[in-house]
Amino acid sequence: MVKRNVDLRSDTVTKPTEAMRAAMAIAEVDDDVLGNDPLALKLETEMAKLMGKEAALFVPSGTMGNLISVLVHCDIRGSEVILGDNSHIHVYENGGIATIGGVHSRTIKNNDDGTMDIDLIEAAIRNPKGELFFPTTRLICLENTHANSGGKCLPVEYIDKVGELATKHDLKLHIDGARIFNASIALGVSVDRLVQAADSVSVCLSKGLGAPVGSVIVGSKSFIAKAKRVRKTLGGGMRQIGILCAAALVAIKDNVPKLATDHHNAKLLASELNQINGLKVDPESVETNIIFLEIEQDSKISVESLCKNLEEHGILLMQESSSRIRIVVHHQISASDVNYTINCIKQLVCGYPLQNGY
Ligand SMILES: Cc1ncc(COP(=O)(O)O)c(C=O)c1O
Ligand SMILES: C[C@@H](O)[C@H](N)C(=O)O
Repeated sequence: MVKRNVDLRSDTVTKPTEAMRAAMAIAEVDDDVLGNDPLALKLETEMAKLMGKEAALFVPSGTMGNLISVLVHCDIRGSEVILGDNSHIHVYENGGIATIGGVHSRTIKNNDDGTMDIDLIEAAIRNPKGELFFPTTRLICLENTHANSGGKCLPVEYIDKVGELATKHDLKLHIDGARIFNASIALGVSVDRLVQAADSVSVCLSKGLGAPVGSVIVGSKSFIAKAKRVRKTLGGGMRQIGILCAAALVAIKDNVPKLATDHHNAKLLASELNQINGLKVDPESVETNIIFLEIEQDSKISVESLCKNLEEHGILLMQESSSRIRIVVHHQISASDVNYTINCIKQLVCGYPLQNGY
């Protein structure tokens, strides 16, 4: 019997708010491929200014934003990109940079905090003297926050150091900033300062910001001009996108201020769950809106049965492995939803049937 709907699978699951729907309904639109959609231009201008870059481009997804960025930076055959072995680009984007872009990946181990050791990055840069044997390194990719590390924030000092290394070796730096606003709020660093060293950033509108669709890539005017062409090649040029950009403009205005609450709710959830025997989560490791919950071997309940039982009570989680569950908090998860989730998990893990009224 489903009691309520608490969707903690991802921050991609949010539904458009009434304010977004109202803005979409009255959105002024035109053909964006022909460069005339007024709200697309307004969103791109606003995002470029927010991120401290010359220009911006709306794209249908974060995956396409990363793919376009890598393809623009690595537009010469035989290019190589240095990226994390646990990065979204490497793990969850179907190897698109290789299958579509012909770009070779050189992975470096991601540390638990989402960074890659800078000395290992520098050691991985191909020496041009070896050109007879080696691909040519042209790009370094970072991810902030780092999703598979549990939403960890890469400090601005680290990003600046990687930027200096890229400049030293005449490379470009791309940031997968799907959750860059989460990092900005958690670190207390303005988003434009956080990405200052980057040549390009892909920013998801459809994650913590809560827009229904889309991402924006930002960079130099020259980069964005090339990106626009690659977007069209990939079929990402769309027509009356003002309907989508209207929602995104509302999302930026209304939801960036809510990210701190998402982080607070995630930390509260993590600290309460950590007190339940059979569960393990480090509340100190929760920096933003993502929690990785481990079910201990001697627990009375398995990951599968916990997720299934919770689903029957309207609580949706993402099973990551036989012992790990991912929980992602977003602006449509209330404090009451957090308490409901804690009570349901507590009852189930401690082996009690759920009481009515939870
Ligand atoms: C870190 C990160 N980058 C990129 C993406 C891709 O975004 P999209 O799902 O819009 O393709 C995601 C998740 O969706 C993500 O978590
Ligand atoms: C699964 C992954 O692609 C997505 N970005 C998420 O975090 O939900």
